[in-house]
Amino acid sequence: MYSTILGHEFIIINSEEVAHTLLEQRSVAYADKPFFSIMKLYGMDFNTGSLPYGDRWRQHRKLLHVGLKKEASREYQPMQLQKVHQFLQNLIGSPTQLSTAIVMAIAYGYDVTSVEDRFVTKVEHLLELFLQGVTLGRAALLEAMPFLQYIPSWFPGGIYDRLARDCRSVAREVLDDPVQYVKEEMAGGTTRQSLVKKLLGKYTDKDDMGTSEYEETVKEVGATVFTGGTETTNSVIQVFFLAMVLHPEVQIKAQEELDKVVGDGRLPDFSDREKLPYIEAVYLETRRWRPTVPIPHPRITSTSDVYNGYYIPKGVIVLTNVWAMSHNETRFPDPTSFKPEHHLSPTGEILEGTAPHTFGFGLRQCPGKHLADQSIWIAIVSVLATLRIGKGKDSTGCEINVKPDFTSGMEVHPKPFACSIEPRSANAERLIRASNKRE
Ligand code: HEM
Repeated sequence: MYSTILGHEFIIINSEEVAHTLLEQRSVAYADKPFFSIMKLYGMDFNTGSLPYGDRWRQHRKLLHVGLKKEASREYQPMQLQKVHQFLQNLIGSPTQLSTAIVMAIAYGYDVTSVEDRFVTKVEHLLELFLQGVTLGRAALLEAMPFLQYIPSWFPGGIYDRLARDCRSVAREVLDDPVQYVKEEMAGGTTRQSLVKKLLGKYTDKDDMGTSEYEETVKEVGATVFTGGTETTNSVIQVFFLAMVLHPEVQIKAQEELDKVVGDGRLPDFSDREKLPYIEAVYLETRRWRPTVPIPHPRITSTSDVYNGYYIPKGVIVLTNVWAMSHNETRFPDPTSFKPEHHLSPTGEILEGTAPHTFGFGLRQCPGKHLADQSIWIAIVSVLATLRIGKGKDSTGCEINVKPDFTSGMEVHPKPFACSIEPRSANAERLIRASNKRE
């Protein structure tokens, strides 16, 4: 689909076939990102996802690959299992964010122990300032009138200056502080393994760059993992809870599969994955039903191209409509319904090729996909094994019906909904508590 909005040319890719041809087979021409000066102004241009295609982006991806490639991600499985067990324990008490705990452990070897954590609250503050200052309207205005950024804070309209200055200073702390923590731990000889430790230590590619440039890149990569890997994963887990409230029959079927395969003497782990096709289908359907990033960050063509007789000029903005692909009626009949059967053969095996493209395409596709896949799967299977998720109740004891509702924007979350979470059985509760004592 082609369109022009406010003088910019856009193409929107709604089909997987077109996305494969353009974004994967002709990947280099479609790997660039449009430059938004507001990102730099707010100090948020450190994020890999916003970098233009070029050397700096390549360096980021190379460093991310060290910690996030498939084999490296497998090494995190014991830690992910441990964090999920802590998460289960907390769900019986009060929920904390599993995804934050996992990415902080991976990026910095750091244990998040409370919702008041100093690094986590700093990132929350950064995102708050950024969202406060950067609306779509302001971004467009600034692209059209770049001089606005130079209006001082005391002058009417100088809000850009004030908010941007605060945001830049918090972004600096988000980049520096956790890396400083790793350095201090390394100096004390007590640090645990982490991506930043690996990169600051014996990783040899640092010889390609000057020391301070290299160290700045490591900081950017660490902060990208921290900021890019939490809300996305967290949102998918929230979608799973919502689907379980709405579909008790799916929950029962998944728990029957677990009882048959794993039994009630232990908690499931990664070695069970192959033997649990129905739960795999629940996981795939959770990602398909409500994609967390329905339209990823735009790309921009770096050369002109021709597709099926259509001319695509250089400099066109390219949007990938993952939502449309996940809701393609031919592939997924009745696409708005949550049905694990979308991914299963009539005899209950996982169908090839039904995994939704929620991690994007081509050179800019998500480097955290293996990690996220593991985090979400182990969270889903562990919750199903131990907890019963149901409708919440009001003060008179009546069940509260849930009408699914979602936030809008780049990353989509379910809006808060009432639900009840309780241990499936006394035995399940005992297993959760025992796992936490062991670990
Ligand atoms: C369910 C979880 C996640 C989802 C749905 C998700 C989705 C995406 C999507 C759609 C993109 C853009 C792809 C494109 O343009 O084609 C992306 C990029 C990215 N993701 Fe993820 N992501 C998730 C988790 C993570 C995690 C855990 C990390 C890091 C540990 C991560 C790091 C990144 C980075 C660095 C990029 C930018 C890549 C680039 O521009 O080269 N993501 N992600």
